[in-house]
Amino acid sequence: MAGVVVPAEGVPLPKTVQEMSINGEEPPPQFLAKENPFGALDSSPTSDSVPLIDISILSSSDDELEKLRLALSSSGCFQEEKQKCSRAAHDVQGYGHDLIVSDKQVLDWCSRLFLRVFPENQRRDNLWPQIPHDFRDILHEYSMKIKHLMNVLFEAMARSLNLEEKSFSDQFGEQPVMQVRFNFYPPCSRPDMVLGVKPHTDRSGITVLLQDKEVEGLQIIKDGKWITVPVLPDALVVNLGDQMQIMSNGVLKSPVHRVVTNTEKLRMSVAMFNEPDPEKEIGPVEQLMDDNKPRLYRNVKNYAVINYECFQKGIVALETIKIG
Ligand SMILES: O=C(O)CCC(=O)C(=O)O
Ligand SMILES: [Fe+2]
Repeated sequence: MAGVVVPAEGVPLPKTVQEMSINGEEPPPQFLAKENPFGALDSSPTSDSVPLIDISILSSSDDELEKLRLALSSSGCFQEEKQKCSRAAHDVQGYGHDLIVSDKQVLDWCSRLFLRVFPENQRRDNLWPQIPHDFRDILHEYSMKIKHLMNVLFEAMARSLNLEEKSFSDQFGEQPVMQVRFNFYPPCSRPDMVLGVKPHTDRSGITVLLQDKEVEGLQIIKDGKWITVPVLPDALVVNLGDQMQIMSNGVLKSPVHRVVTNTEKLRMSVAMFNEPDPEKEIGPVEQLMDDNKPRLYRNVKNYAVINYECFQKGIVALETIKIG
């Protein structure tokens, strides 16, 4: 079925992370992250170098546009109902934990509600919580606003690279997809060993994240080190995904990021991802390729499926569509 990722059969966990968190249990071995090359889990300073961009002046200020280009080309980073909405073993949408695709997989200390919001006729109403009663209206309104914001950003990104304004936005096609993920990270007794989300890049075009108002946890790799993205009241975190790295021929970067756990506080975040229409072929913008900067990626359709197949095999999706 076009545009739909069909997961392998998920093996259910004996307990949810909330249960283990409430009981103060030691995380089981499947949750223990291996040593990683970017330093120990508990040694990532909060950064004051994640740039803050004022979106309202992007169309009037060349300086702000330049700030946007610099930011995105360096680090790429600018936060009884559950049962009814729970994810079926073969499904990606709904409420649940990691889909388990291999017994070697390191699991995330996180439960999530994952929903498709656009196209509107593809919403799975039965998986949208009815409580709180205004959840649907608020999510709809928020999605419309974020969709608009994403468009503003795509056009600003194109202008910041001296491209025709629609160079990126047009690639998303007639029926672009938007999905939302509500992430819940309960306190964990072993933050030195267990991650809220393993290191990854987003497969999206762009991700807009509403971070927890108080609790830090998101980290990105900058200059070869993990740094913590600070909590800034009323700021959204804008994170480029792999598909913008492809369309920009590698000029804009899809940053590797992860979420760490803590022993004290629950953390929540809401991530909105947009993706091109799965029927639409995307590829590097012509003007970003020449003899000095040859094409880095082949054109692709339905990167979601490529990305999922790579995840199952434990390989990096972007690498598989690289040329040369
Ligand atoms: O919770 C966060 O801050 C980030 C979550 C994330 O990276 C994701 O959902 O892809
Ligand atoms: Fe992510």
